[in-house]
Amino acid sequence: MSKTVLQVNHLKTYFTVDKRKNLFVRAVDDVSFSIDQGEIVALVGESGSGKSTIAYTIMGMYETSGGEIIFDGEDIANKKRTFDFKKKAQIVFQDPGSSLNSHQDVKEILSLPLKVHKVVKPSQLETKIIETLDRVGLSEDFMYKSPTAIGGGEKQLVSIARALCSNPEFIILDEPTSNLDVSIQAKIINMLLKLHEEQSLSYLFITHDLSLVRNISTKVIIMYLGKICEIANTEEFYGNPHHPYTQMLLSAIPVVSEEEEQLKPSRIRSTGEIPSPVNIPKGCSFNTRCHRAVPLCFEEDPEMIEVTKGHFVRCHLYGKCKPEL
Ligand SMILES: Nc1ncnc2c1ncn2[C@@H]1O[C@H](COP(=O)(O)OP(=O)(O)OP(=O)(O)O)[C@@H](O)[C@H]1O
Repeated sequence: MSKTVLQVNHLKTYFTVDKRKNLFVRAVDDVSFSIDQGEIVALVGESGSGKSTIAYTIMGMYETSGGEIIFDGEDIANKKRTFDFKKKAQIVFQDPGSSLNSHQDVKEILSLPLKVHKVVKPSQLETKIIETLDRVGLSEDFMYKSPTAIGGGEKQLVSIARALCSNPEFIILDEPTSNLDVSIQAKIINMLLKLHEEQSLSYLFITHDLSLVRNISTKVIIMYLGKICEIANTEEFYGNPHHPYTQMLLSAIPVVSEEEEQLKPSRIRSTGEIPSPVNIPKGCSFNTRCHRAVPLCFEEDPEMIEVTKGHFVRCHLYGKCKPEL
């Protein structure tokens, strides 16, 4: 059995909007999932659903408001991230432009993590930088270039090279290709898959793109307004989507093959408005848009239920309001 790299239990990250009025954005609200070694877990949801907040909370950039983050067997929630964690866990951001220091060249950018984590002897630094650039498909000519002098795709490759420098076991990829041209996106995705294969890396891959997720992930997590609606392994997820929100998202994605078309739920129109994250409705937070809502959905927040092994859904239709067979 594979080792569990990350286990998130009942994680909450709230942002204060108005302390006196007790107003919060519940950006992440009671979220639980795990990532095993070698898994690519896709975290999917519309803008504002809490995906990046989960990522930043795991990395220790945001404080948790509750719950556990167990990394390598230890609860690190609200603890200062250790040197060991920073070596083993890395993040690649959506916008490589702002995450790379424009006053440094690529050699300096990659030298820092190699020196901090004492990955190689100083005499081997340059060789290691060339080798790392090569792993992401960049030539050694890039060493003396500034991030301002290279294209968006190349900047993202440098960001990935920087993340690889400490020999991590887990990488969060926060929409790593969403700002890039389609041709470059494919190149970067293929390179990430090759690295994953070679080193048994574990990825938390944040994206909006359900077509991409189908081809790359081992497990899918669907978020809506700070909560998880559904978790399943990828084959089960696409073959047997349960949550009305998942069905709505899947019914809208373009497909290329007849086989995929047959598996896709018939088109479900998105109705209603996404509620304000400060004023989430009573009951299930998806009730304002759900085409299958029943009265209980406006009264009670559903619990997460394991419908079949490893397939979890948070919807009354699979729990208290399950139709009799
Ligand atoms: N630092 C912050 N302070 C206050 N509210 C925040 C902060 N960061 C995020 N939020 C709010 O938390 C909610 C979740 O935001 P988050 O960025 O995690 O969503 P997301 O799913 O990653 O969206 P996107 O796909 O657009 O990146 C949103 O309502 C957002 O406005």
